[in-house]
Amino acid sequence: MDIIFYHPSFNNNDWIRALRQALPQANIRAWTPGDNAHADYALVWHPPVEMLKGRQLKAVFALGAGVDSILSQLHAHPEMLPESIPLFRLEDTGMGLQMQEYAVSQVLHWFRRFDDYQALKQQAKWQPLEEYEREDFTIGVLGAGVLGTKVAESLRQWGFPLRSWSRSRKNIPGVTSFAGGEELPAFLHGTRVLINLLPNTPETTGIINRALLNQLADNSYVINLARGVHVVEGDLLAALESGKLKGAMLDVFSREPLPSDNPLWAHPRVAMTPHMAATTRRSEAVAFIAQAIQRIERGEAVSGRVDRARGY
Ligand SMILES: NC(=O)C1=CN([C@@H]2O[C@H](COP(=O)(O)OP(=O)(O)OC[C@H]3O[C@@H](n4cnc5c(N)ncnc54)[C@H](O)[C@@H]3O)[C@@H](O)[C@H]2O)C=CC1
Ligand SMILES: O=C(O)C(=O)CO
Repeated sequence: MDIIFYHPSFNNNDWIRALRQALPQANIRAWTPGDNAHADYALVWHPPVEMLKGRQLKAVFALGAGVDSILSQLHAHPEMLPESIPLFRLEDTGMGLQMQEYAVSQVLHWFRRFDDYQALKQQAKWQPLEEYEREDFTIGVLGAGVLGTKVAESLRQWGFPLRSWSRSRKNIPGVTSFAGGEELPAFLHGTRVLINLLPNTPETTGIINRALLNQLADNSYVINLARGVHVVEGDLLAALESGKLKGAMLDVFSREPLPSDNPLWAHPRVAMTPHMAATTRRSEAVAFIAQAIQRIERGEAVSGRVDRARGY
């Protein structure tokens, strides 16, 4: 079995060593331009078109959870990967825990008013503030998939009212499920902290816009952990100015790195991280991919297949 590997920034040697340990029967190599030799499987992130084009692969594995970039590449170059070749993505592989850490720490930061205390500290003011009530701190998770479910579950132990929004109804204990466009207004009504973990698809691009933000509770908060294009930045800034939003924590941006003249940098109530909410963890990802390849070789079903028509 031949496997080719391409990632623009990972350390190839470390990955190939780990893959060889997990799949000792396979010939695994880093793909370089001009390599047209046989391959059964390709493991990729932002692959050049020529790497995949014309190959008779058994499957392609994306080395991340979100497949919007490879799907937009496929849209522009359908010859790169025929629909008959399955494309898989990473499911959790350590990203769930990282998303939990991120979301829980930020929700607690706002709930305990550390943002307000930081502002008071800058004015050298000693001033205990009124405490927030848990029941006024409803948390809504947009996207109740692998990562959204993990995040909702981690917030349960803190006693906040929890709800999720997804395409189909979910059954996550302690989390009220809202499904489909017709239930989005009910999901937003009363939501105080909105956490976005939707995939980027034609249906979800720009979803966090003025109309959506206006339906949240006053003095609410947004955490964007998914993709920058989900948020209409001008509408977010306007909602911060109007008082509809009290704060935003953003990990992803429509342009990355975020240009230095973007007003989000200077906004006192916007906190940011450079797309690091959850990174691909080598050992978990290699274990996931190795198990999936073994299952494919045995003719068994494998989860994580991307539905190219649906866009995720
Ligand atoms: N900031 C970061 O470091 C990272 C960001 N991500 C982002 O997180 C996203 C989510 O990842 P997973 O949870 O693994 O995806 P997933 O595919 O397991 O979950 C997607 C969820 O969104 C819902 N959804 C999709 N389209 C919808 C629509 N039109 N209406 C209502 N609900 C809809 C689905 O029903 C599902 O519940 C990824 O696509 C990626 O963009 C992932 C990893 C790291
Ligand atoms: O896996 C993903 O989709 C990512 O965004 C990794 O940062």
